[in-house]
Amino acid sequence: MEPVDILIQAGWIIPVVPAGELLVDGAVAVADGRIVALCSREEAERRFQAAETVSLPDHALIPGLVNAHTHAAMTLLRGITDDVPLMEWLNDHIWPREVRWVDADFVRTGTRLAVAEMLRSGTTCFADMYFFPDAAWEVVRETGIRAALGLIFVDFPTPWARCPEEYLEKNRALLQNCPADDQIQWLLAPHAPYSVGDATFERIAELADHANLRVHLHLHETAQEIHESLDRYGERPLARLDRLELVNECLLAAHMVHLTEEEIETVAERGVHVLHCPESNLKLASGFCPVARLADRDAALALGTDGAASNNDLDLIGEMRTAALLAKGVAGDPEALPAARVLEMATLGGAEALHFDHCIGSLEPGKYADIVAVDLGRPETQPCYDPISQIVYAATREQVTDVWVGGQQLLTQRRLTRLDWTALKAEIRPWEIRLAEPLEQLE
Ligand SMILES: CSC[C@H]1O[C@@H](n2cnc3c(O)ncnc32)[C@H](O)[C@@H]1O
Ligand SMILES: [Zn+2]
Repeated sequence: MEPVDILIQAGWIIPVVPAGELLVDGAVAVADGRIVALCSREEAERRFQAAETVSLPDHALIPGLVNAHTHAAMTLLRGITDDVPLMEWLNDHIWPREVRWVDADFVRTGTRLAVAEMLRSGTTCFADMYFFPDAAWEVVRETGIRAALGLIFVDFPTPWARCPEEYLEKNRALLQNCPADDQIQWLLAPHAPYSVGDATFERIAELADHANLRVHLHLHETAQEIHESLDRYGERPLARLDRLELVNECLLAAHMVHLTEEEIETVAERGVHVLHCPESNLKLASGFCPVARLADRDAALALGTDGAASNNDLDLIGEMRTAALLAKGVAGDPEALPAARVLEMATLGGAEALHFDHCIGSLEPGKYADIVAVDLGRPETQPCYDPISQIVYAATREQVTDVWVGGQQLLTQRRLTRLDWTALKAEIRPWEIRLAEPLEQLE
């Protein structure tokens, strides 16, 4: 018998590898944090001597979900301002508060809260874009989740840096002092075409080439962004980025709501990763990403929630349902974005975008054991003819019971194992009091 650390037996195993077949009544064997084998329960019992066996006959196992676009620490701003469009939300409500309150402690507490929420909804890896990425880095290490953290660039002063030179200096120092590994990757994160000028984008293109880094930004989010770019630069933001040599498979473009047919073709041909955030786009009434048309052209697609201040949750189980339903409504076609395609976007598609697909994104021997167990044995998801249909169209995040990252169990029967919720709640409370202060008093 082969010795392994854990044997997880489950009613269904959904590997999500392109040719991977659904296993009914199967098992995953894990050793040294990695998947050793996927097989039937009987074969696993014959082959493996496990230190720990977990039996989940009513559950489906899926790869850990990958949130491809968020601003983790913005959990502390959840619900602070709702029901306004993007630029009013940013200019009048979010940015004034960020300037006043965001510091390393804000980011530590907000990111801890985000990690708690993400693990409890099956997310095991996320792409972050926020100030003080060094503080997010600490929390990722402390909690055991995986992340691709953004090295921020904006052409105006913020609590993180005062001028373009300081952003560059801080980002270079982080790259040097905190080397990337299989738990944390770095991304270059210019905020958006309207907050970053050509000179900064030129530096970013150089750094991306030199340090082999990907570039994560907000792109074509609103009609206003396109109009302002035409007025200021005489070109649409995607064309401007193309002139700056950034439109390629290293570009991670969040939103991509407003796209011409020609732009859809360019994005697909060049391998740009589109980070689709349907709930944030709906809530800010930014428009509808043509995700079915992008999928028809085989564009690289991933799924994100955006921050908790515009979504207002970090729930990828719910986001998958919204993405699937919205795509059908927008395309006028019930065949648009089937459940299996959405699950692929939320797992392998995200891992590919974040440059983590060599080690996560699907359940395959050799990859890390980033595994999520979803309880389908509840009234809400019975009877179960098709577990993928149940997960995307019927289940809620409360049905995520157990989560492993690299073979470490970070959620056990919905209880967080490395985060102390009582202590975290106490840490959140002073922020809640400060942030509730009316804006007029900040001026
Ligand atoms: C430079 S750190 C990230 C920056 O982005 C802001 N933000 C949050 N959500 C959105 C969005 O949907 N579009 C544009 N900018 C967004 C956040 O408040 C930070 O300032
Ligand atoms: Zn965003």
